[in-house]
Amino acid sequence: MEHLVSSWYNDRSLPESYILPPEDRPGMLPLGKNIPVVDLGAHDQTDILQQILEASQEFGMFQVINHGVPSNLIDEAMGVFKEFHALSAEDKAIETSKDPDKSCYMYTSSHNYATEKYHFWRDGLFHHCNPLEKYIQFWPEKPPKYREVVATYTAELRKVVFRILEFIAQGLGLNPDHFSSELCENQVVLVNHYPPCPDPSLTLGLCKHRDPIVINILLQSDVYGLEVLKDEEWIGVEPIPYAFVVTLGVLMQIISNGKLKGAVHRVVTNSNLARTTATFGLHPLYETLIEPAEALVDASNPALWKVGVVSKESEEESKESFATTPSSGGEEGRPANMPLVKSHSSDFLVPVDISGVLPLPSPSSSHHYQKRVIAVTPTVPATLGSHRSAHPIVKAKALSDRTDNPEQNPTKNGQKTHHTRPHAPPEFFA
Ligand SMILES: O=C(O)CCC(=O)C(=O)O
Ligand SMILES: [Fe+2]
Repeated sequence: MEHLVSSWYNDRSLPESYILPPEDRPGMLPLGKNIPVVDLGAHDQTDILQQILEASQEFGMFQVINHGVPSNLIDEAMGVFKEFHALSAEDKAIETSKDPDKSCYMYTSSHNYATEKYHFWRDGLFHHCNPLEKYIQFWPEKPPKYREVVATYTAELRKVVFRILEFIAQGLGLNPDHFSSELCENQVVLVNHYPPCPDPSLTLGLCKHRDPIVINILLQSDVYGLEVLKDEEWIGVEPIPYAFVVTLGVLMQIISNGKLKGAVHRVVTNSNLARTTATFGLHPLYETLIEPAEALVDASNPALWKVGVVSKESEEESKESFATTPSSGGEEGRPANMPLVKSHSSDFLVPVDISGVLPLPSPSSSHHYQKRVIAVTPTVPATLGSHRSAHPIVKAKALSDRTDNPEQNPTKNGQKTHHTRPHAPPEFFA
């Protein structure tokens, strides 16, 4: 594990490696702007649905209040998250190295600490949570209540997030249980910790990015830090006690065929307060192929993208390949800064234009947030947003071995699952 910020930041000026180029530093924000707050306890369900839909279209992000998660449970969860990050570096290392398959681990800045050009002012504790019986044995046992509290907390969050997903599905005109599928079965907790920072004007806690998942439920502490980009302007997300921030990820943008937005966001640091936050993120099982929902595609609304999601193995590999790509070169036609994403069982390389879809690369350093999506092929020119594009060459696996066999592709509630593209050309892969 690299050196966690929390183990050395005290009494030091900001190291050079954390100082961002002027254009990437946080600047002044417009006053008086905020993101929508949806009252999930309100009577009028149609109104709730409408508010969620509008916020998802405009911001890709909103806060929810009266969501039903008891406030004492939220306090307890935040308590154990903070206690964990207050442990010694040795204890943190021991508590996060119980699973040889690394379903629980810690890192600092991004996954590419060793090779990124700039670092970010955050430590992260990551672990899987679904199915609980499989993963809880690898969670930290310090603080002693961590497992019990986080198991209860994530069970409650699951109810909230699937309720929100039902609203979203209905709002899109899909079956209410559209997301109660392998699209959201991979469920992970990421506990971020941003220690007080010697100079918040020069660095960031997290770079500008979109989450590489379907949806994220964030518990932010009472310390300000999160900002979302709307119409080329950063808007601060004010902490509201016991509220959750719901962030739509890039995969929701794709599933909704561009109707909803994956929020572009970043985290700023604070000079005298530490900030601890926890995300509960939902994304597809490994190797699930996802694409715009069938019901949202027709002659006048063609599918905007085809997408593959990496396997666990290639996720591991991609950490390295992202790290080495800028200097290694090698593949023809690949610009020096083009990230390379590898798939473990592939025979050929396909360059794909993912502009408009993938989580944004960090302005100057890692491609950490791209690690789960290996291939996105716009079928019509991408229309979403003006941001830096990345053009990975994807070592791809042909889909020719996929079939429509119902045993291989079980249906759920009579619905087709999302991982079959039997007739897809080889560029569309997982
Ligand atoms: O800590 C926060 O406020 C946001 C964290 C975040 O964006 C992430 O973990 O992807
Ligand atoms: Fe994020």
